[in-house]
Amino acid sequence: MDRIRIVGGNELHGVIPISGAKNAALPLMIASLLTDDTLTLENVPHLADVEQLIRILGNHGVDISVNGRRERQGESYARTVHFTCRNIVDTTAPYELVSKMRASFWVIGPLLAREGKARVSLPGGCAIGTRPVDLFIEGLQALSANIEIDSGYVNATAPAGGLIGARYTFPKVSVGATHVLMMAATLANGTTVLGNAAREPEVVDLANCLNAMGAKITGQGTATITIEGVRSLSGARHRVLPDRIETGTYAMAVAMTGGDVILEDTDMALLDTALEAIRRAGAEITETNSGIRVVRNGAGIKPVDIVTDPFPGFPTDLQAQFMGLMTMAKGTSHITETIFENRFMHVQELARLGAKISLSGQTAKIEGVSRLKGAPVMATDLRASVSLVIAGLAAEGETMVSRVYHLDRGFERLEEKLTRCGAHVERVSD
Ligand SMILES: CC(=O)N[C@H]1[C@@H](OP(=O)(O)OP(=O)(O)OC[C@H]2O[C@@H](n3ccc(=O)[nH]c3=O)[C@H](O)[C@@H]2O)O[C@H](CO)[C@@H](O)[C@@H]1O
Ligand SMILES: C=C(OP(=O)(O)O)C(=O)O
Repeated sequence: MDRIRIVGGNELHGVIPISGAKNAALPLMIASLLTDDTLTLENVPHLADVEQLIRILGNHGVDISVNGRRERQGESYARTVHFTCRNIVDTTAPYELVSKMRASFWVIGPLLAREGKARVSLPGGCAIGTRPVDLFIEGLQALSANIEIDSGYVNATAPAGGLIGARYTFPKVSVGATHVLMMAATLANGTTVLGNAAREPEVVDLANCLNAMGAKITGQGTATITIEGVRSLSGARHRVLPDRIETGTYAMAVAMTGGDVILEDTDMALLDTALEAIRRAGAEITETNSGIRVVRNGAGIKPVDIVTDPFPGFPTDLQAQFMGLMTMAKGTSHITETIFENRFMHVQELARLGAKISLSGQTAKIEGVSRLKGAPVMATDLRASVSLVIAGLAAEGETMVSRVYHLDRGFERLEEKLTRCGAHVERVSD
């Protein structure tokens, strides 16, 4: 099993190309189930989750072709991928495929909308909380779907004439349930109004792509999304938006090690709150023609308190990385996690590097230390693993991160991107 070996202590200098967002690419790929035409997605990142979803979509009858020559984009290789689902050949998404990744459950929306039925295994994904699917079920029931749960599967059927538009207000903000209800409602009879919808940029990206396919969606990016059902959707060409979590992660890495890096092909507006927290920690962040410049020279890291929240709040997917940064702050900081009840598994691993962190309920208290020291650590989930990489970059000596398959779910060519900026990071295969 691969491990990542880091020898810490180097500043980062150079350019890091930011990939297309995993969390946008996944729902966009799933949207290809809604049409018998070709959906072409540009800037698709090469990640384990994308490959897994390709297998899942193939099982439903989606024909997928990747541009033979990868489009060269700065130092990265963004892929253009064509998805064509002439016919849905299977409306079951089996446990063996769905259990590996939470987002694969989302096929339930398009399958139900287009075929009138779906049998989808309850999902897996990062073990960061219980992650139920009650909001998906409640929302689809509001669109008149009939739903039963049996032997670990959700069996859903639409009424004879198809799903029926309705007004549904989420009792709590859910990115995935917003994606699914938006997709399902595009082909429903009548108008659907979703209240307390997620406002994440990836929701907006999906809505924009669906509109390019002929859907009638308004209000994306606000808490109220209105979807006027249409009879059918066509193909489209759409570019996956930049990965704001990858952007924030590398910005925090530079803030941690010191240095001067341009994050290319990304957009500050996608992560205002997180960038503001990094600025308060002492880094300079400015917009350039090609992306975002992050600089930290000399001055130490300042302690900053943060609370995770749905967009536009501080993203939970950057919480672990920010904690990595705060381990070396000059003072005490507090990080409160409000989205997932079990997203502090990186705490004990960061402690192995010498971090001083204590937990009280959903709040972590981090007492900054003047030095971290490399050690063997274990990745426990996707973002937790990259927080260990960030801490390892600033630690003295060698940090060996095991279970890097978590990292490969969401960070494209991480070793290469960091090495080009002067870090000592390599993949070791046993
Ligand atoms: C592939 C993808 O895009 N994953 C992201 C997505 O996950 P995901 O879409 O799974 O996250 P949600 O926004 O749905 O989850 C938010 C909270 O709502 C709860 N909930 C959700 C659905 C439901 O039916 N019932 C329920 O109680 C969850 O357990 C969690 O506590 O948004 C999260 C929150 O920004 C991110 O951390 C994930 O990286
Ligand atoms: C939690 C994440 O992914 P998933 O929802 O697929 O588990 C993530 O991207 O940080």
